[in-house]
Amino acid sequence: MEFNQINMQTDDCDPDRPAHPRIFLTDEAGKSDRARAVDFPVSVVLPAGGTGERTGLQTPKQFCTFLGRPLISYTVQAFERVSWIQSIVVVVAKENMDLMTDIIQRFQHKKVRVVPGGSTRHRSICNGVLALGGEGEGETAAIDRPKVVIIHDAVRPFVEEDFLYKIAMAAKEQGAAGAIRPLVSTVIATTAEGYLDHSLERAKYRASEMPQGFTFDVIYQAYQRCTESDFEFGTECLHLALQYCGTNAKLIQGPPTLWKVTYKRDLAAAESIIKDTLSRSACIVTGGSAHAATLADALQKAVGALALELEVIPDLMGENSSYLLKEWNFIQVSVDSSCLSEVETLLRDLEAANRALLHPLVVIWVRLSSSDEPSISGREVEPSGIMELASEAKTQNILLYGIEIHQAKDTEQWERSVLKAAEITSALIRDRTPALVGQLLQA
Ligand SMILES: Nc1ccn([C@@H]2O[C@H](COP(=O)(O)OP(=O)(O)OP(=O)(O)O)[C@@H](O)[C@H]2O)c(=O)n1
Ligand SMILES: O=C(CO)[C@H](O)[C@H](O)COP(=O)(O)O
Repeated sequence: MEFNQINMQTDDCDPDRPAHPRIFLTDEAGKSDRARAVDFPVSVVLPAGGTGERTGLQTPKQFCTFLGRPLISYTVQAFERVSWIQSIVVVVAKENMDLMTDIIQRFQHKKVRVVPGGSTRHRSICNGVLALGGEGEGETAAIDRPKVVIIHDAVRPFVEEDFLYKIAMAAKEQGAAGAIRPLVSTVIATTAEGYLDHSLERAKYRASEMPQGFTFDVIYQAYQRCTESDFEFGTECLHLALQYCGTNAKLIQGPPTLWKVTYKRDLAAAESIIKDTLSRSACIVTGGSAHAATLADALQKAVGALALELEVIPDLMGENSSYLLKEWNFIQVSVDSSCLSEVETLLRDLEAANRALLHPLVVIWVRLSSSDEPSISGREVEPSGIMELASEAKTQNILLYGIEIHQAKDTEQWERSVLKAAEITSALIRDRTPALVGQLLQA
């Protein structure tokens, strides 16, 4: 089921592509202070019933895994964290119902219901809309019908709350709303013989993307009235709203990260975005020692040039415990070789906070050793110590690495060591190399 590891780079050079779409942890649900809340009921249909033929892979793309987690779970989470979204219907092929139920349990998704899909995208979406309408579930279910339904392809994982807000508000006002993007290529019509018939004036046209929003009544009626041919060959929900309900959709330009994972290279791009997002920040824990704090400051300065945000804290007590809920990686700085116990405490705190449920978390133990005194007070760290701790942490989805910096009297040599440690830190957080887990690397 794991999507083969890929080394391809994303080839999207679009200048308005945000460098880092946000992937939130469940604990951050509803806490985004820039987000506004809608004051009417909104539910979501995520069609995920396709086979992903164009990827050329056996596994449907929505179930391909990134850092141990299926793509569909990232998309679900992008909606689940939005406090004003009341429920999510995921539509999957009958044979994948159990798999989807397992994913929901494993990643503790809370607002999600699974319903069986159909043979085409429209049929799957229609099943999702009917489920939201409480079809076959009696009158009480009908009362719970949402005002607005957002439809979003399960294979567009990077949708953000502020854009969902715009779509939901416009859908409530206009009856229908959808995301658009400028066309990348010119669209041409061909003759039956394969010659150019005519070309469209590119500036007049837009690519229709997702999410799209509809009042429940509009999308429900559209699916009640549309034809078998629409169900079989149609690709556009906004078109159904126009044709069968006379509703002209409001079109809103969305960010380029709304793109749909369609080909194998899109899976590589998605993985790269996910990794970038999870590699932006780390928290250095010093254990309160002044010596460790000095080393932490030096590391912070050196890392500054490496596009990694670092914050130094003495421990994770009191207010600092909020770092356990953020998307931070952790660096434990120790100046005493006996301090593997500090890492053990950190790991226990992270496990107790269920911090690595959705993403593997990187913890780096940076240990200062004196070159004059190879074993401080005779208590040298056994390599097997960190290795054992790392294998235990791995079972909790935490990747533990070690870096040893040698204390040097010569300033230049010391600065070189700190810079090296900073570079290793940044690379470990970015690449999460499995083969280096439990190793004590030398800086
Ligand atoms: N019978 C179908 C077909 C598609 N979809 C969903 O619609 C979304 C967008 O469709 P597309 O990218 O075409 O997905 P696939 O049909 O899986 O891809 P392909 O056309 O390459 O087979 C996907 O989340 C897909 O799972 C669906 O729910 N039910
Ligand atoms: O962007 C869309 C407009 O509604 C749909 O996602 C798209 O049309 C469906 O994708 P595909 O044609 O690849 O099945």
